[in-house]
Amino acid sequence: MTIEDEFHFIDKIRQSKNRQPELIEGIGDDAALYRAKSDYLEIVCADTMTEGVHFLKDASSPKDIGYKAVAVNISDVAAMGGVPKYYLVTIAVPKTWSEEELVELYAGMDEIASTYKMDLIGGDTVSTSDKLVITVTVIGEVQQGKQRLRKDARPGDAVFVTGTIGDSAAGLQILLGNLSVHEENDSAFLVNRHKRPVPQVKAGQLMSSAERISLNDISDGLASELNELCEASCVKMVIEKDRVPLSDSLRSLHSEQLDEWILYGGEDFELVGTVPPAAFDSLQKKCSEEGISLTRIGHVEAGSSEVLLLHNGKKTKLEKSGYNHFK
Ligand SMILES: Nc1ncnc2c1ncn2[C@@H]1O[C@H](COP(=O)(O)OP(=O)(O)OP(=O)(O)O)[C@@H](O)[C@H]1O
Ligand SMILES: Cc1ncc(C[n+]2csc(CCOP(=O)(O)O)c2C)c(N)n1
Ligand SMILES: [Mg+2]
Ligand SMILES: [Mg+2]
Ligand SMILES: [Mg+2]
Repeated sequence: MTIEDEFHFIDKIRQSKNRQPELIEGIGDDAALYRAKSDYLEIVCADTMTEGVHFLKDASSPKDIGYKAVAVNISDVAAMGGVPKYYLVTIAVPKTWSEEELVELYAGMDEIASTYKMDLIGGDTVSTSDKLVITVTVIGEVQQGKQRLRKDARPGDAVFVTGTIGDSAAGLQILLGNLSVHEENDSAFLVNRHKRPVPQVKAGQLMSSAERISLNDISDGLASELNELCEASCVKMVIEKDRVPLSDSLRSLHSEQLDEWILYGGEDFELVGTVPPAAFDSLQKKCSEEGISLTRIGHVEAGSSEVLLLHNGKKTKLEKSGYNHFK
């Protein structure tokens, strides 16, 4: 049975104690109030997850779904160079979800929120006829002047990514039953990369050390996000395919679909960006000291907005295809 009484439900999921000192009113009034800091810019973003499109109820636990709904939004705050502080949750609940499952969904959200000392400060609860829809809004902040935008790539810059790419897409294929992986450890690693992406908040903050960086997070796929950087900055990029970092688990699959997963798979929630070449080594060192791998995968050139993929001495255009809801 779904929620019996929405006010009783809200009481069940509200935090007992606030974590952010600037929060004045959280859940309970008509809207939340918090004090904004001077010298900081507020960051606001929202992403939605829909049952059947972003997750399957029988393939992910409510806790994992909740975790990911917040993680993907924190990833956007990280891609601005900021830190997350608050979140709001709007759920449209069908009869197929029990109150216990919803409480678990919120437990997954609180699990990642507590890592970043974020407070749940509001939202909305409605019913719907068919599939669960969850929209999370995250509010964060970045010191004025330290914001990292898509439009700041310049010719000569090095193009980089954090972590490894393509794991999440392979993990999804395992979950969907389209891929069987012999080694249990590899399978578990890839599925975990899909279900529990780690937003790169620390890496995003380290990016503030360079004088200029362009930055984006990888939700729709590397090809799509690189094209977005080029469009926003009016530049061209050359990406060396063999330099794109892969995990041992992904490489061990020797799959024909590897390129598809790496370039167009998406939901990596790693950061991709550009930095003046002279600043790359020191940025890479700073990341490495924090256990974050930063890999140079190409460079920026002057020219009309496009991404070229260099492989075996040949350059081909890397189209902006990837996950698209309406294609
Ligand atoms: N329905 C909408 N109404 C108003 N603005 C929107 C809407 N959808 C997206 N946007 C805005 O468009 C821009 C790009 O959004 P998009 O969702 O593509 O980025 P993203 O969240 O980084 O990617 P992803 O959704 O794949 O994680 C953002 O500024 C976003 O706020
Ligand atoms: C069951 C199931 N089928 C397919 C996918 C893949 N998928 C869904 S949305 C998306 C891009 C990011 O979304 P958005 O642009 O909405 O943020 C991707 C790669 C999935 N996760 N689960
Ligand atoms: Mg979005
Ligand atoms: Mg994004
Ligand atoms: Mg997003």
